[in-house]
Amino acid sequence: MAGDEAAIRARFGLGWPGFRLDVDLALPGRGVIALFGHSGSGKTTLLRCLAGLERAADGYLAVRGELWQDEAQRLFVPTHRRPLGYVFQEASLFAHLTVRRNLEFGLKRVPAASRRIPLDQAIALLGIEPLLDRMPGRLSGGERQRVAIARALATSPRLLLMDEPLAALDVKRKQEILPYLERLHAELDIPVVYVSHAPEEVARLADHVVLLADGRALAVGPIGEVMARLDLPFAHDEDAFVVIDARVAAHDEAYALTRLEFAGLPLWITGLDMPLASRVRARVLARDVSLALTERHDSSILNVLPARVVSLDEADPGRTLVRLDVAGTALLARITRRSAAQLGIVPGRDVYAQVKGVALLR
Ligand SMILES: Nc1ncnc2c1ncn2[C@@H]1O[C@H](COP(=O)(O)OP(=O)(O)OP(=O)(O)O)[C@@H](O)[C@H]1O
Repeated sequence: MAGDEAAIRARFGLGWPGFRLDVDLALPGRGVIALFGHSGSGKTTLLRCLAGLERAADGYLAVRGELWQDEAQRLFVPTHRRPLGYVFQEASLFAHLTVRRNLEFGLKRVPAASRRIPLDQAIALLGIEPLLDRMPGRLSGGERQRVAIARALATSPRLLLMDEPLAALDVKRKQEILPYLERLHAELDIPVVYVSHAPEEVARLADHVVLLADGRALAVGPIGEVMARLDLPFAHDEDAFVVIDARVAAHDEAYALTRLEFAGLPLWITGLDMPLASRVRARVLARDVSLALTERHDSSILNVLPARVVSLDEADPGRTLVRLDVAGTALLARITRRSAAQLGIVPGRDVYAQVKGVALLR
């Protein structure tokens, strides 16, 4: 991705006693990039470097062809001159201004010529029309956060930074706001760097993941890849899963099923009320995948996919975690160690993955 005008290049090294951030990242210039990692791993520090709120002595940052920092030539665009939106855990709205005035206030520093996202569009995207005349004190936490996101968007940022925007909300409010975030993703061409430590959120929203540990990027890559890496903690979670991006290929009305398709393969799921060709993201849990050596059709399992064993992890004495390649898409299977031995599961072996459950993420 180096040299790619459409990408984000970020290199920062800075720290204080007890912590050092040291990253050199090549990221896609579109979609949602999740910064994931334990508390104290450096997520907020990295976000602040991207925003120009921290200045790394040897830092470099180019966002889709625009240079925001290059210390080699002593270039550093200050935060207020960077076209970026920053959404925090708690929305900071002016309490004495209505929602509408808050939105207009946010626009003040943006010259009319650089407003690519009309205020009306931002309002519509976040569904906040009914709130425009309210005072912030009369909004729920989720509503406030939607206003804060609309305010950030209306400034037409070239980069949107979100620091755990849902962390302060309860589960119900989170569920309410996620569809709006998904809409941003589908309808706007702005890269979003999204800090989270909730795997479900990351799985729903992210296209790309940066896993941080002790200030370093332990893994960087497309979500489907990173979640399935056996050398990373995700795959070892009790609820480990992979995400599969697919499209709606057909509906079987008689049996109330929908056939999704990914990499030319079918994936049946409980009937969806979605038009053909819609893009969806599905989740398959490692524990819902079993393996067979032949393509059996004498079981109740609907989804049987040809797969190749890529690698195994036997850290757990009773169970084997198997990473599979299904026509270029990664899948995880968790089976007993005894089954793995009896079936002769070794890297390179062709098998059939029996998928017991597929859930829709978005
Ligand atoms: N300005 C600062 N001065 C000194 N130490 C700091 C400063 N900012 C952050 N730290 C420390 O640096 C480390 C990384 O902090 P950071 O906020 O980036 O982590 P994080 O991954 O965002 O954590 P969390 O998920 O808890 O928000 C932590 O140990 C934190 O206490």
